[in-house]
Amino acid sequence: MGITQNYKLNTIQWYPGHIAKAEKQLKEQLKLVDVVLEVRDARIPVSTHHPQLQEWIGNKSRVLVINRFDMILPQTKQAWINWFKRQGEVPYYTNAQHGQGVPAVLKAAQAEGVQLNERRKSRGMLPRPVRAVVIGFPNVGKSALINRILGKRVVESAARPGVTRSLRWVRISDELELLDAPGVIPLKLQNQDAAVKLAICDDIGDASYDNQLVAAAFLDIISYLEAVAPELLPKQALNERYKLDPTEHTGEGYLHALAEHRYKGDVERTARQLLTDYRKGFLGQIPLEIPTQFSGDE
Ligand SMILES: Nc1nc2c(ncn2[C@@H]2O[C@H](COP(=O)(O)OP(=O)(O)OP(=O)(O)O)[C@@H](O)[C@H]2O)c(=O)[nH]1
Repeated sequence: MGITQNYKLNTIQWYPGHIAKAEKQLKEQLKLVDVVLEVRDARIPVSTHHPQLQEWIGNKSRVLVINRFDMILPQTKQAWINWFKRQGEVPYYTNAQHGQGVPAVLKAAQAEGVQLNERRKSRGMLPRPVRAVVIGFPNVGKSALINRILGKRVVESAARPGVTRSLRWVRISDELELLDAPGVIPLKLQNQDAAVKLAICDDIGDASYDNQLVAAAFLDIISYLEAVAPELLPKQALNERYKLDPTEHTGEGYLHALAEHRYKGDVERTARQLLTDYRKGFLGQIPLEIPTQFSGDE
């Protein structure tokens, strides 16, 4: 169960109109493709998965992309790879900013085309490139991944019957076509524990939330993970950065102590700074989820 549960963060609010629109758009994009590249955030690979996604995808193929692997330690990445393997999943880890891992994602997507064309051939149809779309929560790196996949290719637009004019196909190779716009997954509403982690990572789009509660939850998550899996976090990350030891403090207590220590007692400013520092990677490679927290791995 989540460490952030105590926070009763009903302060995180979404705009229902936006969610309905995002869901409709996503479903339209999914209708057009054979393969879905689902992008998640390596710091929160479970919370950046939407529980309804499988239902939306149906029997199309899915390639699981875990982006931002540079933001966690190599041993944390390995622990997650082992966990995914036990769930029968093959994650492709990428750093979409620098392009690492992207060729393997392309290869996996193209491999799906081989099966597609075998099925087409058996029905007497001509082969065609496999059609793919990149989807994920806000800010997980979808556009960065698309740009990496496109490289220097000129964006071609293909007018196809039934295709919304704003959706363009880009031919990546003889085997693969990609929709040039990513599909944004609407946020899941019920799970506040996941919502807090999404807010910490800034993967929450235009939701509104209380920075101080989110920052305090972030600090509590760090101290929990340091207690249960110190090997998966950088040592003394907070003390290193702020020269203030978090031992003996609750998240909220540390936030206030840090405000006194560095920001003239301004707790709001401290909360924002902490979150910004984390998002920019200044606190080191800190995950917010580790495999042992999720069922079947105790
Ligand atoms: N450190 C790091 N940063 C990344 C990585 N991939 C993307 N980013 C950065 O994360 C930010 C968001 O990336 P985008 O590609 O815009 O994310 P998106 O999912 O398209 O975002 P939305 O358009 O908000 O849905 C950008 O500043 C990227 O440079 C990565 O692998 N590592």
